[in-house]
Amino acid sequence: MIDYSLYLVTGRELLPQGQDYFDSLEQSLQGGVTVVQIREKNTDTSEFLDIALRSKAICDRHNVPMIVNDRVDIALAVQASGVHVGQTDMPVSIARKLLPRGTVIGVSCNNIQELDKAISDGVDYVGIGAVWSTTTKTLNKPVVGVRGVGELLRKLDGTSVKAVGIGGIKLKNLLRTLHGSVSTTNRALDGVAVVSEIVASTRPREAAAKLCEVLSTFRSGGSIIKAMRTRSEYTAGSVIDGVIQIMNCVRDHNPLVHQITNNVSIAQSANATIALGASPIMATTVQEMEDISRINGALLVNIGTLVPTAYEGMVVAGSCANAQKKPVVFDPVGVGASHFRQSSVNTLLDTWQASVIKGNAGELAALAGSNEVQSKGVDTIGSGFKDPVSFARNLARKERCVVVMSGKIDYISDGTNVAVLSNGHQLLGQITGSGCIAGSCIASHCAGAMILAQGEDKEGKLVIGDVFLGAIGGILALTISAELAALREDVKGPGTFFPALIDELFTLTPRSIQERARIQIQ
Ligand SMILES: Cc1ncc(COP(=O)(O)OP(=O)(O)O)c(N)n1
Ligand SMILES: Cc1nc(C(=O)O)sc1CCOP(=O)(O)O
Repeated sequence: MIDYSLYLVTGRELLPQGQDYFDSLEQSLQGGVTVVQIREKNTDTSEFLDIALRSKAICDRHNVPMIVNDRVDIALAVQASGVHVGQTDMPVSIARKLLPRGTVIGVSCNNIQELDKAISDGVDYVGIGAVWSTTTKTLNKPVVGVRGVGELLRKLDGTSVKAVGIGGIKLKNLLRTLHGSVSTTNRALDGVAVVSEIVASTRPREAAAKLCEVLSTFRSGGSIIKAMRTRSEYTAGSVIDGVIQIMNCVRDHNPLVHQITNNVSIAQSANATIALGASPIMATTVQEMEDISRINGALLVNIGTLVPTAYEGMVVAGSCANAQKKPVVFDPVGVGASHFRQSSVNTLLDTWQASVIKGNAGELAALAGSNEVQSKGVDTIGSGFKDPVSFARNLARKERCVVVMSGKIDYISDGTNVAVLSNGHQLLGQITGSGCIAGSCIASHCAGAMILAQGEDKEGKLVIGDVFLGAIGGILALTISAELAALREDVKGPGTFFPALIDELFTLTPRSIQERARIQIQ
């Protein structure tokens, strides 16, 4: 049985100057590579044979199986453990006839049709790619993306076919790749295949060892829960205590909350952030994203008025936040309204890992590809999902993050628990940008949650801090402040409600949260 965890595909043309190929292979195996594929695209048969024979001897010493790319004849000649064929190489049925019983056959797959065929051809494993873009090879098919890999993996349920992801997999995106590439039925990749991250390294042993470390953290605690959460279970009481702790932390530490948001509600969002005790920075230009990511406490991305320059900033800002395990709150405003928004949202979610996705029922239905709830522009039509609790929980599992479904009742899930919150006031729906303000409140509280978690173990985590509590805290702060504002005598309607709301956010007390929070954990 082959262990596909860390699958090295060789590429001699990528070796650093002065690095010997066989020495690099030896070091990679010492670092923990579990299977090797010899890939020679421009080598004569006799040289390929020689390289394969010598590589096989090295792999044998480490008891690691060796697979040959494309060439069934070479695989036969060196008694390789397997052969990997592409879509235009020798058909699986012929290779199977030529190779000794027990020889493994792997096939490259980029889409559902190729995967269906590979399964019916009886392959042992599939190489799904390209997961990310890569410079190692010119791609002639679209990048699959981590979420696309997750969808393909569902097809493997009930089969014994193994799967590895390939293409652009690096140390910096490995945890994201593993979490993102999980099907809704919880089928994960059996391993990752890499070329440049190991071969182009001057220290292949260390490169392989670091990849192994991430793989084993994912294996030992790779559930979405462990990747995000700091506590094992929640009650309404523990949530309220946690929310109050975060609220106080925001006020004490004044974290910078970077917001790339829409220009309808930019001032309202910034004012709400300040009222909570955080500090907004509304920068959109791509050139400053990296610098800001070093100092901010959380990032909010809101696509309400998506323009190309801000979009470029969103792509980079999210990746920088991920690299530092900082919370990323994503508000896919009106995602169902246009193909442009839909494809932008897909690209963003394939590029970085959101920590919290917030939307109304119509937006989240569009994101999940569900027809159960429709939307008109940025608003939901009708009364929402029949089973909102299950919907929020399943979407959180699929996207590997906390999901906030806003509405008269707010549903917040981390993929296991669902917090059902029934605070709020109708006046919130009568001012522009209340959804965007909710995003700012969530991001401010996630920044607070991250500060509280400083010093805790970051290993295997996609994000630092309890973003489930951060999301609940943001929603409770806004909805309870709205209730308090609406009670005031000076509030006569939407015009007077908004300044009162900002005042109530500013003066919100732990006691108001304790007394007013209407929360159930399911
Ligand atoms: C594990 C794995 N997956 C995919 C490929 C790509 O193979 P192929 O489509 O045959 O393309 P080339 O490698 O020949 O360029 C692979 N080699 N390994
Ligand atoms: C050999 C190969 N096949 C791919 C596919 O999509 O089928 S991508 C790829 C190259 C992967 O190299 P790197 O790890 O350096 O990105």
